[in-house]
Amino acid sequence: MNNLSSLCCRSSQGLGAVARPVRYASTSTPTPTSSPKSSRSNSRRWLSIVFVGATAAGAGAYIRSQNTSSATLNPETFTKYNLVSREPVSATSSLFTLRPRNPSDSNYDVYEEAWQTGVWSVMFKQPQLQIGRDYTPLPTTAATSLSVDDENEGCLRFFIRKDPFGEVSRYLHNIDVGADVEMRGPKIECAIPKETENILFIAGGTGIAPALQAAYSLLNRKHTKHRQKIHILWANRLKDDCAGGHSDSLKPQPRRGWFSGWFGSSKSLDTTSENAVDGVRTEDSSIIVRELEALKSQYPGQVTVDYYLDEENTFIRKEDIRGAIATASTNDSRKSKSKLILVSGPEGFISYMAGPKLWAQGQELQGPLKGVIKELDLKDWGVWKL
Ligand SMILES: Cc1cc2nc3c(=O)[nH]c(=O)nc-3n(C[C@H](O)[C@H](O)[C@H](O)COP(=O)(O)OP(=O)(O)OC[C@H]3O[C@@H](n4cnc5c(N)ncnc54)[C@H](O)[C@@H]3O)c2cc1C
Repeated sequence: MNNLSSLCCRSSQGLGAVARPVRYASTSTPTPTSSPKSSRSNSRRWLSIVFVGATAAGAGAYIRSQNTSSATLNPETFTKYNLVSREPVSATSSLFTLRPRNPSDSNYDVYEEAWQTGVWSVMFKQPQLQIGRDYTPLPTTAATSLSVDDENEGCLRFFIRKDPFGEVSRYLHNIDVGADVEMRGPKIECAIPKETENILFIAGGTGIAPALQAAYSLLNRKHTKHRQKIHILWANRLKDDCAGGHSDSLKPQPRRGWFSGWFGSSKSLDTTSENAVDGVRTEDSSIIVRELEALKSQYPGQVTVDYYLDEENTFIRKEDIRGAIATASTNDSRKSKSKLILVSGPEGFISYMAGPKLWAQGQELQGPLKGVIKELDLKDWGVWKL
C-alpha cells in the first residue's frame, strides 16, 4: 500500500540508523489481475496510480534527511504532537489520540487533501533510536468521533498494535499520556481513482485502519452518479481483536486445522463454525467494530463487513473473495479503474493473498500478482498491496 517512500524507507526506516523488519510491507505499484489479453489496457489504467506512488517515493527519499520541527504536519520535517489519550482496544492494541503541540489552521487542509486522495499514513519517530515507523490515521466517524474542538485543533487518532518486541510500537505504548511525539507526513499510500465504485478490502489485524480510511475516502466522495460500495474481509487472530463484530454475509464455513492458517491447505474438518464472531455479539464492541458499524449506519447498503478468526479456525477463503466480487460485479461498473482490491496486513498475509512485494534498486515494489487472488483470475479488478 505504501507509496514507495516507505519502501525506499524500509531500509531507511531508521532515520539514519538500523533497518528493521517491518510488519507491513510497503509499496505502491498497482497490479492488474486481468488475463494476458487485457493486461496492456489494464496497465495503462493503473499507470496514474503508479505515478502518484512514484512521485511520493521521490519526495520520501528526500525528506529522510530532514529533521527539524514545524507547527503544521508536513512530509519534510517532524511536527510535535501531544499524546492526549491512549485507550485499550484489546489486550494487544490501543487507540491513540494526538493533538498538535502548536495547533495550526493549516493542519485541517493538509488532512483534508489526504483524505480526499485515498489511503495515507504518517511516520512516528522513536527519538532514542532515531528510527521511524508508519501508522495510519483513523477517519472520524459517528461512533467515536472527535469533539469539534479536537477536530479544530487538528487531533489525529491511530489504532496501534503493541508488538512486545517491536521498538516503535512499544515506545508508543510506554510513553506517558501528555508526552510529546513527533511525526511527519502525510504519505499517500494509495490514491483511490475518482472512477472507483467498488472496493474489496482484504485486511489482516491492524490492516483494518487503512480499510477504514479507504471506506471514508470512497464513500465521502461527492458528485458521483453511482453509489460506491466497499466490502471488507477482516481477519484477526483473537476474538478480543474484533469483539462485538458480526459478519454481514459470511456463511458458516468448515473448520480447518490450526496449522493450515493463511498458508496451508484448505482441507476441511467435519464440524462447522458459526459466523466467525457471533459468539461475541453480546460483549462490548471494540472501538474499531463500532467504527465499522457507524460507517454502515451512515452509508446504508454501501458497507459490508465480514470477520474471520484464527481462534475460530475461520479463514478468508477463495469462495469468500469470489462471493464479494460477484456481489460487486452485479453493479454497473464497466468503467476503467472502477473496481479495486486492496490488501493490507502483515507481510505473510499480503504474500498469501496477493504475493510478496519486491525490492529492486533500493525501492519496494508491488511485485507480480500471485497467491490466492492470482489463482482466482479476477478480471477487471485492480489489485494494490498496502
Ligand atoms: C503504511 C503503513 C501503515 C501502517 N499502519 C499501522 C497502523 O495503523 N497500526 C499499526 O499497529 N501498525 C501499522 N503499521 C505497522 C508499523 O509501521 C510497524 O511496522 C509496527 O508497529 C511494528 O513496528 P515496531 O517498531 O514496533 O517493531 P519492529 O522493531 O519493527 O519489529 C517488528 C518485529 O520484528 C522483530 N524483529 C526486530 N528486529 C529483528 C531482528 N533483527 N531479527 C529478527 N526479528 C526482529 C521484532 O521482534 C518484532 O516482532 C503500518 C505500516 C505501514 C508500512
